[in-house]
Amino acid sequence: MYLHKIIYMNDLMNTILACWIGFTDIKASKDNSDIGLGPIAQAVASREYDEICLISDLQSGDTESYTQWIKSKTKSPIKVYQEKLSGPTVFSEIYESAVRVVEDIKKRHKEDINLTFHISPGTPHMAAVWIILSKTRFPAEIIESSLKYGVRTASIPFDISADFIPDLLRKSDRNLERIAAGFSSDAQEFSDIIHRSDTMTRVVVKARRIAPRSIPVLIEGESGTGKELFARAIHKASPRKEKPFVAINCGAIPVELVESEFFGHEKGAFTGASSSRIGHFEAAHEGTVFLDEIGELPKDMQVKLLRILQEGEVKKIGTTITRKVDVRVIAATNRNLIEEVAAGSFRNDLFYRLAVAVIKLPPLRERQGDISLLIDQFLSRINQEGVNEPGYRHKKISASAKNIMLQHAWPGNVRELQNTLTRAAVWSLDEVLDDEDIREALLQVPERGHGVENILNRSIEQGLDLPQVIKTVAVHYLERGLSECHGNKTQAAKKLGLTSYQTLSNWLKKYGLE
Ligand SMILES: Nc1ncnc2c1ncn2[C@@H]1O[C@H](COP(=O)(O)OP(=O)(O)OP(=O)(O)O)[C@@H](O)[C@H]1O
Repeated sequence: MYLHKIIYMNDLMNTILACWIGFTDIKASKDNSDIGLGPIAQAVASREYDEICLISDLQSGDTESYTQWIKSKTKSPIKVYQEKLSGPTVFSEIYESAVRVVEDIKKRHKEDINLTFHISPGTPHMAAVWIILSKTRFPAEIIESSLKYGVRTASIPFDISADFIPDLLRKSDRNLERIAAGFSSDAQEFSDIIHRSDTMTRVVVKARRIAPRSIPVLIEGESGTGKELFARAIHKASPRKEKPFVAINCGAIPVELVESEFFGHEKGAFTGASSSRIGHFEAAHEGTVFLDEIGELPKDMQVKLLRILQEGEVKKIGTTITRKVDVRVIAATNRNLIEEVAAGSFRNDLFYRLAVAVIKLPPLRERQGDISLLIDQFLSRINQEGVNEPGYRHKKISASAKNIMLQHAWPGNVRELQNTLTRAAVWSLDEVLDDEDIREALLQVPERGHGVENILNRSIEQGLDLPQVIKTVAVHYLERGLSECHGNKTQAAKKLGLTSYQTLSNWLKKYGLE
């Protein structure tokens, strides 16, 4: 009963067709060629409308002659809207014109209308605007026409207002909340962190939120994902920003020196301690200590670190006096620290002290959209730095070279990307970095198969550069080791038969890979 009533009401409403006049329509009206009637005439010949509203950005002569011609194809009244667009693909103007026309139609018909938008005449931009309007402000039937299929209602199986707008609103609500709370994701301190992906935006917002609070932070992420960059940004966005930021790479300090580096020593405290010195924790008083590669910290040092975190005191080697220090600790690791805890190699209690706030940095291959932006920004930095060099040629990158970079897996993450671009820019003599430049910069060593096989068969008659040969092999396996272990240096060291993380680091440094 109710359904009947609705159908009845709809039948009473005027059905209005709105469309742009396109070039195919004009052409069809001028010569009766094989293009048929053109999309508009095709529609009005096969369906009845109470009014046909033609929008035209063509010359008024064309509009008038077309209007006369179409009148011969239909009995429906025709209303023409002559609109001025600076181009048929200018979305903003197309949108404004279309809205103006539809509002006028609604006003004239006192809202009692069924709207139909025809998307075949005009540019794809005009069609896109019709679709958006039909799914949002002005619900309408969308029709399309072609010589092959005739006039059809287009199926547009999504609902912008139901599917996307609530999401958009939620997003902007969150943005508002953030701004209100002073947590803007693009706050100045974080502006060095180049990103575009949603994943990274979320991480930046999170980091921004915990920055002002003096709680310990654990940053997890593969090598080169920006852990130190984040640690510095967090420090800069904290009330400690005027105080020191001291970065310590726990994996790079020889085990026997860790305690002295951390806490300092008195003169003569051990062999070689020719003068007294303060440790990093004291140097960072009221500031931040960044403990990189925390997973490499020897077990006995883990206990001592825990004590600092619990009691806020340090004791120099060779003295019994303790000193109060106020430091915020930001730790970083490229290992899965919780697994190390389970395996017993990292202290449970220290883990929970450090992991008060945990920031997980995704690897570059999981950051949709970031690689392209990083390439553009790093290239512009390279160009800015080169500007003062005599004879420097401003570098661009070709589309296909960029594509190679977009396809690469980047086991060394942002650092590897940055280094690759820098290498390519340094070696390329041309203005445009092409495929070859990028491939060469990516592949530092001969591919497996040729070079490495031949390396043992080279003639030494003319002389051989043995250090270079060794370097080639070393670089090849170091890169492979890191790549296969996703940047985890401890695992890579094991795979490559090197005794420790630190030994691997030394090799990487020696061969210019770090
Ligand atoms: N999102 C980013 N925007 C701009 N530069 C970045 C970004 N991420 C990393 N970098 C740059 O990449 C390099 C490596 O970053 P960083 O040292 O912070 O990584 P990491 O995760 O601490 O590496 P590792 O684990 O090897 O110590 C730095 O030069 C840093 O400035």
